[in-house]
This record gives sequence, C-alpha cells and structure tokens, in this order.
Amino acid sequence: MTLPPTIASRFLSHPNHLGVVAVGFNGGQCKKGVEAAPMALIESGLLTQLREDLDYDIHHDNIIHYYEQDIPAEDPDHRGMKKPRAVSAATERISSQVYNYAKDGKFVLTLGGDHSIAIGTISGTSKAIRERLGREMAVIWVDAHADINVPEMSPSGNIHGMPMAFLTRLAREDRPDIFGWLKDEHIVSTRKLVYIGLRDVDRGEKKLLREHGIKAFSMHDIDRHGIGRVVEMALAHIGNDTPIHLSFDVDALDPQWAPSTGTPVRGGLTLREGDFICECVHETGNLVAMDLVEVNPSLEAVGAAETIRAGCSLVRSALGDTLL
Ligand SMILES: NC(=[NH2+])NCCC[C@H](N)C(=O)O
Ligand SMILES: [Mn+2]
Ligand SMILES: [Mn+2]
Repeated sequence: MTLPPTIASRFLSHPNHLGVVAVGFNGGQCKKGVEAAPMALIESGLLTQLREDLDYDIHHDNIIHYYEQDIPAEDPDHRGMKKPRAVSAATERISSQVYNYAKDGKFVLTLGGDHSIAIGTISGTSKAIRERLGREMAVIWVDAHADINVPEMSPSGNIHGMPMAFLTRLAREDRPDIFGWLKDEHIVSTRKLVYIGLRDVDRGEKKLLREHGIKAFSMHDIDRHGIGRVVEMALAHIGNDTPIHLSFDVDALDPQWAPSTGTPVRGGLTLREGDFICECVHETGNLVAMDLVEVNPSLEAVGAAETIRAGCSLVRSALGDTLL
C-alpha cells in the first residue's frame, strides 16, 4: 500500500521539506519549564513520526536553541514589559531562522517555548512570503488568550501576552534592542488575523478586537455553531488564496487534555476539536508554517506525558495525518 499523499501547500516550492526550529525559550513569561518542551516533544518521537509516517524530509540542525547568548546581563522593565531585551534578541534570531527555511519554500515547524516566540516565527514567515510571492499572509491563532496586549495595558507585563500587538503594529517601539528590528515586511494585517478558542481575554484586548474588527471565534461561538461551522467561517474570512501561518497555543485545549501549561483556562477545546482545526487548515493546501507553544512538562507533572502527546497529535494533524 502506498502512503496517503500529504498535501503540500501550493505556496511552497518544497512542500515535503520541513524546516524545524526547536526553541527552548521561556523569557516571555515567569514559569520555568516551558524551555524543556522541544526536547520532550522530539524525544517522544514527533520528528520520527513526521519522517516515517508522513514522509517529510526533515531539515533540522539537531540543536535545541536556548538563546542564552542573546540574554543580556541587564534587562530592566520597559513600558511595563518584563525582560524586553532578552525577548527581543531571541525573537530577532528566531525570525531569521524561520525566514531562512521559508525563503527556500520549505514548511516551517517551530516547537516552543512560550508564545512570545511568535514575534519571531510570524515575522520570519511573513517576510519570506512577501518576498517569494509578493503577498500578505494570514495568521490563525488558536489559543485561550488573544495575546494582543499593548505593553501599557498588560495586566502581567509578560511578553507572551503581547506578540500579536507587536506583529500588527498595534504596539510599536523604535528602540532596535526592543522590537525596533520589526520592519514593515514582518508585519501582519489585523484583517488577516483570525482567533479560535478564546475564553480569557483581558478588558483592553476586547476593546482592541472590537475597535479593529479583528475576527475572533470564542468558545461561546464554538458551543453555538459547532467546531465545523466555526472553522469554515474562520477559513472563509481568510479566503482561499492566502498563505496561512498557524500559531497553536496548547492552552487552547481544555486542561483535561493539556494540563501542563503555564496559564491553563477551563472550558477549552477537546483534543479532537484541536486536531480537527489542524486537519481543516491542512486541507486548505495553504498552510506554510506552524508553531506549537506553551507546553510546560514541569507543570502538573502527572499530565505532562498527556500534554506532550496532545501536542504531537496537533502537529501531525496540521501536517496531513488523517484518520483513515
Ligand atoms: N501565551 C499565553 N499563554 N498568554 C497568556 C496571557 C495572559 C494574560 N492575558 C497576559 O497578558 O498576561
Ligand atoms: Mn494561551
Ligand atoms: Mn498564547
């Protein structure tokens, strides 16, 4: 029997080539342990499965990057942000790692790390897609949280709650050592951003989503319409001719499925619903990159193996694994 074809994104020149970036970074929030996720995911066999079961040609430097050389000795708060220089330096480097794979027309899979790393991943694909195809890319952000706080309105100062603000330029900073390296080619339009799974959105974030008309499907919408209809509406908003970057925060899943994460929120997606989102995004043939973030194997230790298994399942689904 031949393997089922993994559909390739029609936007990639090497759709079966997978560039993997293992990002052991935890500086966007305050809990230790999230830096161990890429190692745990890889040790559980994720890359082997992608190679052997799904036929991907894996490009990986076999290094888990911790970006220690990028962490400055002094890193005082700036505009209420914690560790702004460390996060800026790490994400600047991640951005060029992701860009280097994406510019060759490879699919880019990034294993986080906390969600601040999306400042690097999304800016990297966005720039490569602009250069290669002369077009803007869309972002599907699957998360309990909107992660679109402008620094001044963040309740925590944790940058993992802010990446979409910097990526859309709702937050701007000109200092080159604090995200000033983000240029126009890195930016994503608020019209091309869609959220799925939201249930813990800060007051200021709700205001931003409303004011900028950002498309968002909360758990309420999923309860009302069902996951099938919600994914259909999310994809319809993006349109069928736009490359997609999928940023999946494992805390979008209910803690029942993914307890080992830094900011769990009850009332989330089932693992099947999470996988279904990934399967549907894959089926568009437009997916060019995926992030899996916020797996923290040291939290809720009894649930760590389950959380890692859930993460692997999400990645396989997004990369074309099918049930039949
Ligand atoms: N990537 C995450 N898990 N983000 C959680 C963010 C929580 C909260 N909204 C904050 O800004 O601090
Ligand atoms: Mn989250
Ligand atoms: Mn998040």
